[in-house]
Amino acid sequence: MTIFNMPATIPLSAQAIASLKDFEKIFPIKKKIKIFSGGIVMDMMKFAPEPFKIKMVEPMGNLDKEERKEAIKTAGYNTFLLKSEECFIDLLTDSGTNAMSDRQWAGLMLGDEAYGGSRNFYHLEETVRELFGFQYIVPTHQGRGAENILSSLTIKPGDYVPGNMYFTTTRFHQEHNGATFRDVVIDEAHDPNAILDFKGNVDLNKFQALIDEVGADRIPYICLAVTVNLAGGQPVSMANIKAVSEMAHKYGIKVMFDATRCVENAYFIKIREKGYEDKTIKEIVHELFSYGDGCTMSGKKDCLTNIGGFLCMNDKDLYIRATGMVVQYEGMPTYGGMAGRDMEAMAIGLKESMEFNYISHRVNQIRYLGEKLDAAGVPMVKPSGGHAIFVDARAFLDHLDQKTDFPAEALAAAVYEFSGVRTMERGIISAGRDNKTGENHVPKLETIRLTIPRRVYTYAHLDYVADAIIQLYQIRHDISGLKWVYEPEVLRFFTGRFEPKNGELIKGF
Ligand SMILES: Cc1ncc(COP(=O)(O)O)c(C=O)c1O
Ligand SMILES: N[C@@H](Cc1ccc(O)cc1)C(=O)O
Repeated sequence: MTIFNMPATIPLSAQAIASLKDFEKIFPIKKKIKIFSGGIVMDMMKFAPEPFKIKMVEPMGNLDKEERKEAIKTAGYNTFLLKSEECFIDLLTDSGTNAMSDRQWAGLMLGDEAYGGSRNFYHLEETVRELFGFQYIVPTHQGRGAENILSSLTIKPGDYVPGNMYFTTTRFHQEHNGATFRDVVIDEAHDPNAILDFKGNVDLNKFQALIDEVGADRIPYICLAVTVNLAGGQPVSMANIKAVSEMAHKYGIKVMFDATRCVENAYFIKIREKGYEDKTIKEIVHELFSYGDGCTMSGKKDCLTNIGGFLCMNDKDLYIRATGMVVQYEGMPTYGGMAGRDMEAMAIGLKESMEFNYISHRVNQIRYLGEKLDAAGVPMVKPSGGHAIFVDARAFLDHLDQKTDFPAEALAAAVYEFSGVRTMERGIISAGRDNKTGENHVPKLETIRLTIPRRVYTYAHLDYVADAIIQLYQIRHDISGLKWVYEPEVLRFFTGRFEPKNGELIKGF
């Protein structure tokens, strides 16, 4: 199908075609695209505009260069410790940073703040049952509240929990309860340059090898993340989910999803996996979860809210034990740390997230930024994922050593100092230390994450971000490595402090 006047030699990705087809179904506008030879390919492609209008605005920080230098120094060169008002464009995370819709804000007014039996809980429960298909839902204050309950109730010391790459808080709770995490993601997930449609897939041989090595009775569940955050927001295919489920269930191992970005995963299945092109996002999400036994959910991402989470399961006994724990750590089983109004906003947000226009625009914003950076030669994890662009800090700062200079931590600080854009380190500092040997984990991926909040920034903001990174790339060898000033014992990336090894973070800036 010809979407608009464009020579056949310019390849359009499946994502671009899906988003444009959908847009043109509604608005039959054919845009004539100018082709510049040797220009940036990205500029020749059309992206569907934002499927929302802006009703309320929030000013952004606008510190000058000297103020930014002072701010990042005060923050110990850790972008987590900057004040929000010190940031121009804040791409630290897509967690809790979503813009809610007018429907969600209206929903807040329907908050039933009863201590027990809030009607908003029943609305949320009904919504999650309808969309995810799980029988029981336990609300929590955010995702790690659900991880805490699941890990405490199912893990015995000496157990193993396989997963398609680690996530910081998830692994923390597994280890805290005595388990060893085992990475069973395909090897390509650790290679920034391996281009695969489903780079978050589980390697079934690795999963089988773990079962053979330790025995199925020491594996309470496999944690299956959809999408895989630290691999770059990479999706898992439905075929792989099905195969994992069959293997796990054959051995009596439960499949517990990390459902945090399941809608983004469903979008990739729709546009990349044969047989799913005509299914709705809702149908795909439902099918995906039908292969599992439950999930943990950080509601601060795909639920389009600012706080909240939940734990789901089909096993009644596990549910009863989870309600026993939720009252100890979160609150009554009908609010679990969330206000009634937040549960209402979450139920509405979850339904909105299933709309193709929304999710298509969301994921295409990531692609837009990725293609701009890629066209300028900035090294990054490819293909671009569902929530963020991960710049390959090891290749960007090839004069720095991963183990002694912390290139990703340094690059995140430098991007801020240079442009006011806040990003996040995702490398050796995030990976932490082995909880038994005390040695540093040394991840293959040493990246900074440019995480795009949902419905918050426009394409013009992303242009600024791309220009900033591209210009910084020209002077990359002026960026100094960092050294520790304070290293916290657990989850050290959140509050650790550093200083530049050469005195100045960006020489002469
Ligand atoms: C994949 C994934 N799992 C779990 C969590 C934990 O969720 P929360 O931040 O809501 O505690 C997060 C974010 O922190 C995440 O990205
Ligand atoms: N889950 C959120 C918040 C978070 C960030 C870093 C972490 O390691 C843990 C949690 C995110 O991925 O952005």
